[in-house]
Amino acid sequence: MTAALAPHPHWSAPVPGGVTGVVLAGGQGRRMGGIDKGLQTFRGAPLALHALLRLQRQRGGWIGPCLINANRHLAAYEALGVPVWPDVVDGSAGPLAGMLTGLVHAATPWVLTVPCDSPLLPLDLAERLAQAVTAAQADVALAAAPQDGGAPRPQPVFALIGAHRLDDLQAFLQSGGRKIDAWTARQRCVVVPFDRPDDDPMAFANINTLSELQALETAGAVPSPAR
Ligand SMILES: Nc1nc2c(ncn2[C@@H]2O[C@H](COP(=O)(O)OP(=O)(O)OP(=O)(O)O)[C@@H](O)[C@H]2O)c(=O)[nH]1
Ligand SMILES: [Mg+2]
Repeated sequence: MTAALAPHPHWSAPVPGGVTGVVLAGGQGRRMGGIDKGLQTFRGAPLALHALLRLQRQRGGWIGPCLINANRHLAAYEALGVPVWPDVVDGSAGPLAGMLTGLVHAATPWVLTVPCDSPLLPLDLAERLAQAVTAAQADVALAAAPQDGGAPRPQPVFALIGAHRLDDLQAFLQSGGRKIDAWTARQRCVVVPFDRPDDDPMAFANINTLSELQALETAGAVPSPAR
């Protein structure tokens, strides 16, 4: 966290129902040969639908409206039942462009972004990130998850972001900024580890290749418990 920053004058704590869920599906899927990753099937449904349903089922009712950020096959994404918005900035500017798009189109004071390629994301994500930003009066909370049995590492596309940071993110992108870490370093940001003994070790499993999709399909034959 950037301790030197004072709480933002327009800061207010997130409340249940006051967080827009944003599925980030605007990437190019290069490691999948350029196909539209969010529309690939996992357990019989598109990856983006898994992410959307897990947002809508978040414990505590934190998530109100949801939207999808996508840049291709917009009609296919619209069929999943929520508004779909392409990037508000040109040039495949990366996940921050999707986050900005979510902030621009959300009507709530907070947004929670998740990637389209983590279909087992935790059902207490919103609750734990909301508790963390509230305790710290922070503007951003990021999830961190253990990787390969090691210490938790930030998973910065799982982000709870205050809408009052929209202008700052827009300016960062306009000045050529692309790295999430570089932007969050300028925010009051808390990192929330998901490494409790009862946390699902597969919750942040991320699919970038077709072989990873196949492997998770096989390994995940038993659905992770709904919490
Ligand atoms: N809106 C938007 N989202 C993006 C962009 N690039 C990546 N993302 C999203 O950021 C998240 C993490 O990106 P990756 O896992 O690298 O996905 P990707 O870019 O489709 O895949 P690769 O091209 O293989 O890296 C995913 O949810 C992507 O949809 C972009 O230019 N715009
Ligand atoms: Mg990925």
